[in-house]
Amino acid sequence: MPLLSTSGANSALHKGHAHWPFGDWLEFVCQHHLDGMRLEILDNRRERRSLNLGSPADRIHIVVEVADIESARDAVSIEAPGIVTVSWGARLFQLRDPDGVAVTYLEWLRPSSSQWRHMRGGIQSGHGRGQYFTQLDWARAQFVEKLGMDPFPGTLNLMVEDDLDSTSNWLNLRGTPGIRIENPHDGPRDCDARCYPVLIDGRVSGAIVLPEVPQYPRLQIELIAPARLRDLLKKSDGDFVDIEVLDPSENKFSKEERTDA
Ligand SMILES: Cc1cc2nc3c(=O)[nH]c(=O)nc-3n(C[C@H](O)[C@H](O)[C@H](O)COP(=O)(O)O)c2cc1C
Ligand SMILES: Nc1ccn([C@@H]2O[C@H](COP(=O)(O)OP(=O)(O)O)[C@@H](O)[C@H]2O)c(=O)n1
Repeated sequence: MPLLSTSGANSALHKGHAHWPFGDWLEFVCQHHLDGMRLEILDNRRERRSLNLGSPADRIHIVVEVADIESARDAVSIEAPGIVTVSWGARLFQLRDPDGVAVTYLEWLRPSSSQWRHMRGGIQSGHGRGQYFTQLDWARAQFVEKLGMDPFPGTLNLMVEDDLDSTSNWLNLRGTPGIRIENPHDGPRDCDARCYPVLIDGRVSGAIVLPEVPQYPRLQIELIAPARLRDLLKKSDGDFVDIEVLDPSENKFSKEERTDA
């Protein structure tokens, strides 16, 4: 039974569609239940730096993130190679689907309890759109209500591409639900956002805001805070900022610190 079928419906625990960037639909049917499975289809043309995927999958490579790599391998219905541990914090095995496209099953290694919380990124200027979106009534009201923060207009943009731990911690975190900021409009360019409370440079409370924009730069992090971070941290483009991700319950904007008072 082929792992991925692009035609015919099989009875399966899991069935879904991914929009294949070439106009038709890829139907994937999973013969097994993988709790925590997420299917990410990377298009190398969109990567900031092309990934060296080897041939023939030099354009599309399917990565399936799973919660338990052993059970994923046991459940795969075609011959699968052994599991390897890679230096950037994951265990994986790779095979090729019937069309020859590389498919990687990957389980992120849960680093020690606190290590996954830390990441650092380099400050970059953006297009000046953060000011507009952070000041929209619906966004601001939810920042105040759900984060206890009335943010300074705008977002401080960071890129976490310079160290592997930060990159993998961010890619892990951004897949989690976070605190939702819901856009009441549903136009073609309207989207929601997810927030993650953080401590910035060990001393400033703020939050990561992740707009659910298609093709959003995978390694970009946007920070909001009650004050202008560039002044508070005395930092500018190219400087690095350390981030510690907090549990939502640890959100530092407790009643007495709320910035909307
Ligand atoms: C709270 C918030 C809501 C956003 N909502 C949308 C949206 O509905 N549609 C959209 O295209 N981009 C949205 N964005 C993303 C912005 O368009 C932009 O990609 C991002 O903030 C980076 O802008 P910058 O480069 O100017 O910093 C939102 C951003 C924030 C912070
Ligand atoms: N809490 C914040 C929010 C924005 N900013 C900065 O304020 C300016 C306006 O934010 P913006 O999101 O519109 O700008 P860009 O991130 O697009 O450059 C930028 O220089 C941000 O880096 C800040 O220093 N601290």
